[in-house]
Amino acid sequence: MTERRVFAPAKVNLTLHVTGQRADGYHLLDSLVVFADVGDWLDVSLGHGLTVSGPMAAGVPTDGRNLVLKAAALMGVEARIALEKHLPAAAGIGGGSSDAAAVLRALRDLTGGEVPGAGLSLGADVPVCLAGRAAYMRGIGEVVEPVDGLPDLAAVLVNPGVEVPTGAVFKGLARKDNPAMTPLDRSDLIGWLRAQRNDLEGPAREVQPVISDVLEAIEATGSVLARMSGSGATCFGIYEDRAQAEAAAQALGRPGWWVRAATLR
Ligand SMILES: C[C@](O)(CO)[C@H](O)COP(=O)(O)OP(=O)(O)OC[C@H]1O[C@@H](n2ccc(N)nc2=O)[C@H](O)[C@@H]1O
Ligand SMILES: Nc1ncnc2c1ncn2[C@@H]1O[C@H](COP(=O)(O)OP(=O)(O)OP(=O)(O)O)[C@@H](O)[C@H]1O
Repeated sequence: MTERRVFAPAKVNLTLHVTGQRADGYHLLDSLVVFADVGDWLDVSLGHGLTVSGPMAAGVPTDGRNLVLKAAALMGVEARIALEKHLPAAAGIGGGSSDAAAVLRALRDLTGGEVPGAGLSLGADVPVCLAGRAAYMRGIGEVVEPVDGLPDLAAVLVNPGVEVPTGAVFKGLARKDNPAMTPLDRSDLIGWLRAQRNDLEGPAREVQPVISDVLEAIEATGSVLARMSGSGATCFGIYEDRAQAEAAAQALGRPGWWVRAATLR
């Protein structure tokens, strides 16, 4: 087999605490990250050329700006990639980062090569996406520590169709030195999550006020928790079970909104 078909799941920051800032401007993070059963699909082989198709392909670069080609360059090879986009871009769920990580995994497999620096040079979210499983993400994203024993979470993902540039949201942070997460309480995961934060939610709402509408709409469907992922604008709701998440996804349909029921793990 000289071709690999790989899945690039949406990344969800269940928590995202900003605890400091380095001299180079990058922020120190303390985040619990999980992955959804919703994502992009890629066919990867050694060769040349990129095609982008699928329901969310509009506006995604098909040249060297695409992170999947940057990922191949990082591995020191040329790749032939067919990318099927299902995730919105610049949405806080790591679409580009997860695509890049999927290519790194496929090329590692096809070439036997190592991934330099776990892909951090491609983006702060790439190392955790390369791990591809529930993990704490710390440092600026380079410290990834797998977390075992979390239950599957029934969820909806909701993006209101507006792009949010990550850099602008970090710039809007009033405080850089916020408290870290408290120790994970697996016996009361939802209660624990409610007591944690996404520190980027405030500045992201300033950039895109519609995020507040999304969170209110999710809360109105009876979610046990509603939060924003990453730097937004995608928000998630957690539900008692998958049937409730599916019903919520139905209820949350609005023109221009991207809504998916998902299992997070
Ligand atoms: C917000 C998160 O999605 C949380 O998972 C990530 O930290 C961002 O990951 P990403 O999109 O891969 O980010 P990058 O492409 O590396 O960085 C985009 C911009 O976000 C800011 N940035 C990013 C990561 C970080 N730890 N501190 C930062 O200040 C920088 O201004 C940077 O120029
Ligand atoms: N494979 C890709 N898929 C989507 N966008 C890409 C890709 N490669 C490069 N881009 C560019 O990167 C920009 C950011 O999109 P991307 O989906 O990577 O953000 P994101 O990772 O969701 O952001 P966040 O870090 O907040 O989760 C887009 O505006 C797009 O132009």
